[in-house]
Amino acid sequence: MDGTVSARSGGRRPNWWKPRERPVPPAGYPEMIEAMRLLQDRITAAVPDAAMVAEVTRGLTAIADRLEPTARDEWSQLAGSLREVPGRGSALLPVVEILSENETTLRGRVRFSRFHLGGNGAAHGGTIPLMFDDILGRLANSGGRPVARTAYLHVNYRSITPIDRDLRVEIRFDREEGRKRLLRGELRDGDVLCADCEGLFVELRPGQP
Ligand SMILES: CCCCCCCCCCCC(=O)SCCNC(=O)CCNC(=O)[C@H](O)C(C)(C)COP(=O)(O)OP(=O)(O)OC[C@H]1O[C@@H](n2cnc3c(N)ncnc32)[C@H](O)[C@@H]1OP(=O)(O)O
Repeated sequence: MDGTVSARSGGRRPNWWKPRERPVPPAGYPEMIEAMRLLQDRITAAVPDAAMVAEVTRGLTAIADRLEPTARDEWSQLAGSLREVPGRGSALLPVVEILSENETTLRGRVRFSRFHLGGNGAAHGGTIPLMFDDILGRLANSGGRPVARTAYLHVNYRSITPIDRDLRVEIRFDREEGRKRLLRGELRDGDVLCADCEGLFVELRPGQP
């Protein structure tokens, strides 16, 4: 492998763990992702008639077709690469607005929405580890440390996590032992503990995918 990948190949560079320049988004890109999130929420909630289903399908397909020629490989894509943008420009992630961050602690505000609904007003149980994994990973990989991947993520669901409310999340870097980094996190609705977690991140060896 020579380290190059073709557009949209999804291939891996052998040196992907080395620092690289982040792509710069065009004006309005975060707003486009925000519009995508709104669409996800509206589609989740919608009960359209057949005519509207057909119209929406045509519209969405037209947009998808317009975007297709602009596709790049993962090393150049913008979605998920925008560290300074809440949710990193990824419509997959529940948006954590970071309120404070240093090398040992991260505090943020998160709001799960209709798209993340599991049932009866509560966030889907899979979206909570998704949110934790991303911000634990962010803190685990802070401070110029070499890249680490999640080895395990243990989540305790202590109480339901309501959608459409601002919740608080707090992550702590617990300890570092050689290549291992242990972090803990909590998600709260006011005084109510919704979920907590422990995650182990293991630093990759050079060349490790
Ligand atoms: C742009 C803005 C970005 C902003 C930042 C965005 C961050 C996003 C973060 C997302 C992070 C992810 O989701 S990453 C995707 C999900 N994770 C993965 O796909 C990882 C798949 N697994 C692996 O690649 C591998 O298993 C590794 C790298 C985790 C570990 O393998 P390894 O490198 O061979 O390490 P190994 O020698 O086995 O283990 C090293 C030490 O860790 C311990 N260890 C390893 N795994 C475990 C385990 N599950 N439970 C307990 N302990 C474990 C071993 O006992 C050993 O301890 P000792 O004997 O030394 O004491």
